[in-house]
Amino acid sequence: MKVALIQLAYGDDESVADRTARVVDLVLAQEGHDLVVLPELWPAGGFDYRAWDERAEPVDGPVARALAAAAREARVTLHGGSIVERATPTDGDGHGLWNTSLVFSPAGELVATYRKIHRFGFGEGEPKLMDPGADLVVIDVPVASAGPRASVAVGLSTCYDLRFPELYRALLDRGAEVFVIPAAWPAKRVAHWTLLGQARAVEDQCVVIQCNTAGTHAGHEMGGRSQVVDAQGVVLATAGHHEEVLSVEFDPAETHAWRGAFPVLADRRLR
Ligand SMILES: O=C(O)CCC(=O)C(=O)O
Repeated sequence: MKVALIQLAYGDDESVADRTARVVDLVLAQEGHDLVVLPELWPAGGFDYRAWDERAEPVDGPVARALAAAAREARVTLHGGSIVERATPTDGDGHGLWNTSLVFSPAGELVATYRKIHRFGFGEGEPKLMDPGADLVVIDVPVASAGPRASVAVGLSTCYDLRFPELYRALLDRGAEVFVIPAAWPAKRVAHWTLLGQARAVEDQCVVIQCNTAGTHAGHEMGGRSQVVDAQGVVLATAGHHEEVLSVEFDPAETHAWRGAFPVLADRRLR
C-alpha cells in the first residue's frame, strides 16, 4: 500500500481559497498512491478558534468539492484531513459545529465522515465551540498494488483522540488494520505525538499513519514530525519540522503475519 502524507505548513496570512488551491495541487502531484492524507482543520486553522464559525461549511461545501475533484483527478483515496463542519439543518442541540474528517474515493465520492470524539481545549476551543462526535468509523480503502479486489480496513480518529487508547481498541475490534490520524499537534508536545503513535501501533498491532501540521498559526507553533509506524512499532518514515510530503510503501500482509507470529491480542481478558 502506497501512502502520501501531506504535512502542510500555513500561517495567518493565507486565505482559505488560496490554501485550498495549494492543497489541490499537492494532492494532484500524489497520483500513483493508494491513499493521500491531509492534516486536521487545515482550511479553518487548527488553533484559529476565532475564525472557525466564519469558515465552517457543510460536508458538501466548497472545500469538500475541491477535494472530491482532486481525488477523482489523481485517482487516489483522499483523506482530506478535517473541516469545521456546520450541519444543515443543525442536527443536535449543541453548537452545530463539528471537527469532521472527510474521505473521498478515487471516483471522487464522499465515502466516509468522522466527527472527532475527544475535543481538545480543556473548556476553551473545541469543547466550547464544537459538539463531540459519537460514532466509530472503519472504512475499506482499496489497494491497487495488491490486486483489483484488495483493500485494507482503516480506522479514523483525529489528533487529541490519540491520547485515548480505548478508542483504538474499539476500532481494532471493528476490524481496523490501519489507523489514520490527521492532526494540528503543537511543537511543544510533539514528543507525545511520536511516542503515542508508536504505542498505538505496538499495543493494537496496527499500522499507524499520522499526518501533522507544520508552520505557525494563531500564535501556535505546530510540531510536524508526521510518521508512519508499522504493526511491530517500527517507524517506516518520519517528516521534519517544515512542510513536506512523506511517501511510504508498506505491505498490509505483514500486519497479519505479525499478529499470527506474536498473537498477544488473543490474550486480552478485559473487554
Ligand atoms: O493532545 C495534545 O497535546 C494536542 C491535541 C490537539 O492539539 C488537538 O487535538 O487539536
